[in-house]
Amino acid sequence: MQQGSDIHQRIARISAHLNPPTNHLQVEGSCNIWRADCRAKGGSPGFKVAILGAAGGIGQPLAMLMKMNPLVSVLHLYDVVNSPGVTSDISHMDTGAVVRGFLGQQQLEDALTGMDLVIIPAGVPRKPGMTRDDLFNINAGIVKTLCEGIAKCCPNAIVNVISNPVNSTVPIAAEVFKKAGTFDPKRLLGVTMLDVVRANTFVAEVLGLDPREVNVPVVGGHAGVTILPLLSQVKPPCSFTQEEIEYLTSRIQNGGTEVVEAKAGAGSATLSMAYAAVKFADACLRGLRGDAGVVECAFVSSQARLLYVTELPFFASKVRLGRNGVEEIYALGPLNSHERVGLEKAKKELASSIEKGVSFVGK
Ligand SMILES: NC(=O)c1ccc[n+]([C@@H]2O[C@H](COP(=O)([O-])OP(=O)(O)OC[C@H]3O[C@@H](n4cnc5c(N)ncnc54)[C@H](O)[C@@H]3O)[C@@H](O)[C@H]2O)c1
Ligand SMILES: O=C(O)C[C@H](O)C(=O)O
Repeated sequence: MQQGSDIHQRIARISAHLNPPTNHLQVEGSCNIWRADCRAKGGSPGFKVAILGAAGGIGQPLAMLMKMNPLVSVLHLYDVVNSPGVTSDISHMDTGAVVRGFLGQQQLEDALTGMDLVIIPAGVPRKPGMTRDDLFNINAGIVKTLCEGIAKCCPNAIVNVISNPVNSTVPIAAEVFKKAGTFDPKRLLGVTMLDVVRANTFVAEVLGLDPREVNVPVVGGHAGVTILPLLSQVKPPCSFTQEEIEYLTSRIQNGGTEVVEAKAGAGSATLSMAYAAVKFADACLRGLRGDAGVVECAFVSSQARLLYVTELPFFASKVRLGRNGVEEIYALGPLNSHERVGLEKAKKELASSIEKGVSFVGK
């Protein structure tokens, strides 16, 4: 008898959640709803994370991997299409995070309110023959609108920008936040982790090592010659022939194009990108939690820590992540002559990509 009334109470609670009194679409499996209810009472530790563009090629595996991350307690999945299906699917995974879906511009604010970390993979990908800059006309407007929402609803969130061209979309985000009076250079990070992931893989292949043991700093930006692997600073320490340096530099700089061509019109890197994005997001969350010694490469504002690695306002370099986002930017360290030449080429292209992003918002 007692057991029967418990079940009825549980069903009543579940159906109350299935018809939520809010105006936003809450796409959750019934078990998750019940667990969400318990969580509200018990209080589960963890961070609130939103993915904007969650139904896309990167967004879906990224959402799946973030649902598996024990540091995440709430996962908001926002897109302009298909987010209900992705949310329903992912919400059945028996991991801790509670998943909620949000569909369309009118639900952007609900998706963002209260978030600790916002990851942005929204926007169109390249097709063969295109540069990342060819995506500017469409993706600039998408990133601008999403960042306006962030400035309004979660101005203190850490923001991870994946949408290309990163060398311009990060400056766009910064300008939007400046206009709104919410810009904190420590909290805005362009995701260049895929370049590091590729560099680790390709260098490990050449050295005959396990890629998990290899760490290659990749600095500059995220497009062509702006992707500058520092092969003289590889860990564990090693040396390369000139031929290996040229092969590795070219393969790392063209890794994205290699995938775009192999996919032959069906998009760009999605699975390795989702892996890299989760690796980076996890580092940001460990930093927020207060872990010591969290160091990754990212494309950040040079104002983030009063250290101008170069004279440019944005640059990718090794950064230490902490409770406030970017706690420290590391200097480039000693470069060899090949890297010094590469740095000059990278800076030239970066300067114009950054300026293009800044002036887009100024218009
Ligand atoms: N930083 C990197 O290293 C890196 C790596 C790979 C891809 N990318 C970039 O990531 C972006 C996404 O790539 P993808 O393969 O996932 O593309 P995709 O087309 O598969 O997915 C993009 C998603 O964004 C959504 N979207 C479009 N406009 C939106 C808006 N206004 N608000 C919210 N969502 C919106 C789409 O509906 C779609 O679901 C591209 O710009 C691509 O170039 C960056
Ligand atoms: O190459 C692309 O267009 C996508 C991404 O920037 C990548 O490096 O894979």
